[in-house]
Amino acid sequence: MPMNPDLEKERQGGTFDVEQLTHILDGGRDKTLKRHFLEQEVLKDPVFRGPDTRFLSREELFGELLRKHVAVIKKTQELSIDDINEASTIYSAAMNNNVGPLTLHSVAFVAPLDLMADDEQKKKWLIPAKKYEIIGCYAQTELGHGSFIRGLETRADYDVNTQQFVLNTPTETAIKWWVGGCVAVGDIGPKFGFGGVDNGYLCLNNVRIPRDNLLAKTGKVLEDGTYVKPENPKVVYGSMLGIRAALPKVGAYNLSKAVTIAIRYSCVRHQSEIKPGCGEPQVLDYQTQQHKLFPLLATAYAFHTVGVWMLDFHSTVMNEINEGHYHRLAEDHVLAAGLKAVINWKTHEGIEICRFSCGGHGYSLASSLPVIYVNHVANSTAEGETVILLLQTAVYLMKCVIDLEQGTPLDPSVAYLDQSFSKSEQWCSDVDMHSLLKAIQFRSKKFTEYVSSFVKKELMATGNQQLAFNKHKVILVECAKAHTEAVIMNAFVTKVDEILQSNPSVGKVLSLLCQIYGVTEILAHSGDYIQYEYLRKIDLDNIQDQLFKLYTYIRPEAVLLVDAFDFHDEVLKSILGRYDGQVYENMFKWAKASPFNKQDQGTFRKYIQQLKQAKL
Ligand SMILES: CCCCC/C=C\C/C=C\C/C=C\CCC(=O)SCCNC(=O)CCNC(=O)[C@H](O)C(C)(C)COP(=O)(O)OP(=O)(O)OC[C@H]1O[C@@H](n2cnc3c(N)ncnc32)[C@H](O)[C@@H]1OP(=O)(O)O
Ligand SMILES: Cc1cc2nc3c(=O)[nH]c(=O)nc-3n(C[C@H](O)[C@H](O)[C@H](O)COP(=O)(O)OP(=O)(O)OC[C@H]3O[C@@H](n4cnc5c(N)ncnc54)[C@H](O)[C@@H]3O)c2cc1C
Repeated sequence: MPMNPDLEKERQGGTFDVEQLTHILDGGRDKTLKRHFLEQEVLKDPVFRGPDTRFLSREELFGELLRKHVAVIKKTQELSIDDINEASTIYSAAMNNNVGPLTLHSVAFVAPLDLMADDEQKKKWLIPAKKYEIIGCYAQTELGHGSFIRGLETRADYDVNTQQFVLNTPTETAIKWWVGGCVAVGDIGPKFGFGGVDNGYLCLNNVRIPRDNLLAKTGKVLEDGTYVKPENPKVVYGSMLGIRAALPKVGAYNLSKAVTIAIRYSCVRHQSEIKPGCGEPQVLDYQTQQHKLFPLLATAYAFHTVGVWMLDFHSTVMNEINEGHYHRLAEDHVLAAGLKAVINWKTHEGIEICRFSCGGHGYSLASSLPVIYVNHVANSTAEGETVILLLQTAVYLMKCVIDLEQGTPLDPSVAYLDQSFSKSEQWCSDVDMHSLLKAIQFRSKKFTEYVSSFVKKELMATGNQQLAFNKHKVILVECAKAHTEAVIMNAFVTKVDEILQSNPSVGKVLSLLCQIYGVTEILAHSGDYIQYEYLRKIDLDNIQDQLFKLYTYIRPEAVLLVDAFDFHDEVLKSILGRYDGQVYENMFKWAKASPFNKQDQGTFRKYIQQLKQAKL
């Protein structure tokens, strides 16, 4: 199909090599080539062809995705793939923006076995689980409790005579609920999204399991029922840590899809007039459209950068823990908690903005933006609800203030809290990314001190830390967000500095995005900078001007920057986001293919006939 002339023109501009940026995003040219190879292995294989999942009922969708997920597993094994990113490439190429039915088996059943089973148990369960000879799920949440793990009601009573645990869900609120991939007892019914996953319920009534079913790498129960605690009790939380550490990159992936669709479509869509009689401009030429999408484009790059960094950090900490060193578990936990919470929340807001920016067609499943949204938005609740996780980060920051007072060295990711920040010189409208990072770190430091003063005062008054925290949860959550933004901006600036050395033209355009991210973050909290007397009104006016100027620099690069995400049309599965920009013709073709247009709507005639006969 010929290229839409608008997109053709957009691709003639630009100041950087798109392919080189794709290689950077993939982690090197070889990884790009391998990703292309794996995508083609899926896209050319007829087993992965099937009905358009956007037209399917819940039951049909589950069946089709299970069929495809099994094919993904076979293809992954056939190609001897064991790298998580390469396995994700095969999965994403097949799932059409859905979450596959066996996802929880991999991320929430196999992972904990790997983390907490002893060698014997690994032989017995991990090996067959990895071969899908046993299919598992993660049944932690109950009808009555999900966030408050210590409130869970399920019982496991040890029967010393039979060396067994007797499992019971003694109350209705104890019923295991939301259990992804739980095919034993029942499905919890239709959901907002996640139609590919059978989230189940599980009632336990005197279910007996052998003593050695308790994963024993960390804690264990001896024959006489004595519980031997793990060296570090918090390691039992590790299975949740793994998914949380991975979810920032999942957020970046989903936001990158949404901005690709919205920016390509915004170049194809012409609407209204700027100068009467001069034709309808591309909607991406409107400053308001740029203001919707360019901060999100910058955010997608920022989230990808910090998502890769978080995964690396987490795997380093897991290796240290495997060798018995737990000193970075707390930092890993609060970084994963904060980044998972902030990134997935801002991502689902961003996907909605991308949908809105596509007007009515964004509301059509032809765009796939609704599909990407309803499947992504679960990530702000699942694996730790947003506020819950931010409070974890906030409590850690309160401890950092105490550590600072006591002269205890801080973890690297919070070292800036120990830095002194002088008030900024007057800002013009070309503030560099390092100055923006300093400002964001300054705000987080001041906010942490401010919140800590309230919590301390409350603690003095009540002597109860939980009460003190509970009274100030709103500002504790904001404090955790401010810190997490400092972590994100630091990772982005660090990566861009590195790329400026290795590939100046790519680095330059990314530095513009980094400035957009930083200026947007500062303007979103401008009151704090005035209140802390770090910035003046003139500074804020100048960086507002800077933001609009940055949009003019990014406008000719925008399509190339989303092309660099390198989503194959069949992976993006969006008519608005097609690489060739041939939207209208394919929208019409897609609509005509809808089963709704195929079935003779006998029901319509039947009931309208009744209406006519009723002679109202
Ligand atoms: C790999 C690829 C991924 C791709 C995924 C794609 C699709 C799938 C998408 C989404 C996932 C799908 C399904 C999700 C499955 C689930 O949802 S499983 C259930 C998840 N449930 C939760 O996350 C529960 C959230 N609640 C909690 O974690 C805890 O209740 C709490 C809020 C942390 C409170 O803990 P509690 O023990 O009650 O008290 P306290 O806060 O005091 O914590 C005690 C100490 O333990 C430390 N800690 C807490 N959590 C962790 C952890 N995870 N790791 C390490 N350490 C932890 C905490 O900091 C305290 O330490 P102190 O030093 O004592 O302060
Ligand atoms: C798509 C999806 C898949 C899932 N898959 C699984 C799975 O496979 N296995 C599994 O075990 N679970 C699963 N879950 C459950 C998920 O882990 C829980 O929904 C999540 O942990 C939130 O707990 P909750 O639902 O009890 O919400 P609640 O904790 O009841 O939250 C409700 C509200 O109360 C607030 N709140 C709660 N506690 C506090 C507090 N201490 N301070 C301030 N505010 C508070 C929250 O911020 C929130 O606004 C899944 C959920 C979803 C949506």
